[in-house]
Amino acid sequence: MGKEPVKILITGAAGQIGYALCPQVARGAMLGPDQPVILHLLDIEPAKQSLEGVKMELLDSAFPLVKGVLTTTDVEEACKGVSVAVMVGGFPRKAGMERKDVMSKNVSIYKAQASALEKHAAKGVKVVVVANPANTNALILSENAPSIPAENITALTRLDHNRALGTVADRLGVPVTEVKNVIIWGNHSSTQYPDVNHGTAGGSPIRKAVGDDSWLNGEFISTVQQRGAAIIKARGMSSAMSAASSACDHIYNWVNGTPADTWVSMGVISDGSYGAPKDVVYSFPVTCKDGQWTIKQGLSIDDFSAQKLKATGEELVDEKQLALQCLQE
Ligand SMILES: NC(=O)C1=CN([C@@H]2O[C@H](COP(=O)(O)OP(=O)(O)OC[C@H]3O[C@@H](n4cnc5c(N)ncnc54)[C@H](O)[C@@H]3O)[C@@H](O)[C@H]2O)C=CC1
Ligand SMILES: O=C([O-])CC(=O)C(=O)O
Repeated sequence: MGKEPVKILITGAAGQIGYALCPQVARGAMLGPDQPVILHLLDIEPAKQSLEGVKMELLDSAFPLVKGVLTTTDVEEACKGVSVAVMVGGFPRKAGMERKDVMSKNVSIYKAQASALEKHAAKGVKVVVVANPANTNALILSENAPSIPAENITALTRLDHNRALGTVADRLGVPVTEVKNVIIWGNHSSTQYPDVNHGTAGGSPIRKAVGDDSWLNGEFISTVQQRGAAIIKARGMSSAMSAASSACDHIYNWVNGTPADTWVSMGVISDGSYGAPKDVVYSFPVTCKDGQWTIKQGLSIDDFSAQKLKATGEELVDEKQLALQCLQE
């Protein structure tokens, strides 16, 4: 007998990322090629017509895995029975804006949507927040949905992880599948630390394969940190295709596990591992098994890395304060 369909919430579904994400989810990239899905697509009133257009296209694509499409502007209806929630809804950063500039607009949305999720989602719902500031939105969502375990509310840093893999593969001229175990530490922002010290390319340490520490400690890091801004500059819009694809990777590995000897990066509630501040959503290397993530422990951290881990942690603590202030105003 076939599997029961799983309900997936996509907020901001009429936006750029939503438009790129729907067909990927519908093709099985998020939950696997044999898992039927029912899509719950939420957007706001001004985007209603566009959301209907997305639904029409989903129907017209005749995706075999899609067993239903609900479109709504009612957050309570959207959250009913969902086992996966991909929170993309919000306002994107425009050219010249830092993530902090979008904070006040977006954190209040996450506070408001938390209670709907808590009330109506399926038990064990897995949540990934994509909308910026992703880590802090996830934290605010978690703090306002206390009955959802904090472990179930995560932020997307897989895009940064994939960017790091892609940048190393491009530099070496090898397929991206040859590169693994990079790490994104901290915030999905320009303070994030893309770390190659434990990664391999074609089975050799990345540092040895690349043979250029000054590139790895300089241009490589800033390229990954600034990639979002570079894409906004090039496209005039944020990185919709790669964000959608990475959101699928994030949920796929969380649900189906990570391959042997491989970790991925996820923004998760911090327990203070590696000296990160506690009680912020911080990106760590994680392995996943049986639908649970675990922070990879025991990796050595040199002084250069320790400073970077600290700086991005401090930014998250500041963002948390700022978010709480915004919510009080
Ligand atoms: N974590 C990551 O790796 C990345 C995050 N982003 C962020 O993702 C978010 C979405 O980006 P785009 O799709 O390019 O933006 P977009 O503006 O094209 O789409 C956002 C959608 O959210 C909707 N929306 C606004 N308020 C809402 C609410 N209260 N409930 C439901 N929907 C709501 C808007 O109507 C719009 O359709 C932005 O915050 C962007 O900065 C973008 C790229 C990567
Ligand atoms: O930079 C932005 O605002 C969009 C984003 O999060 C990314 O592409 O990483």
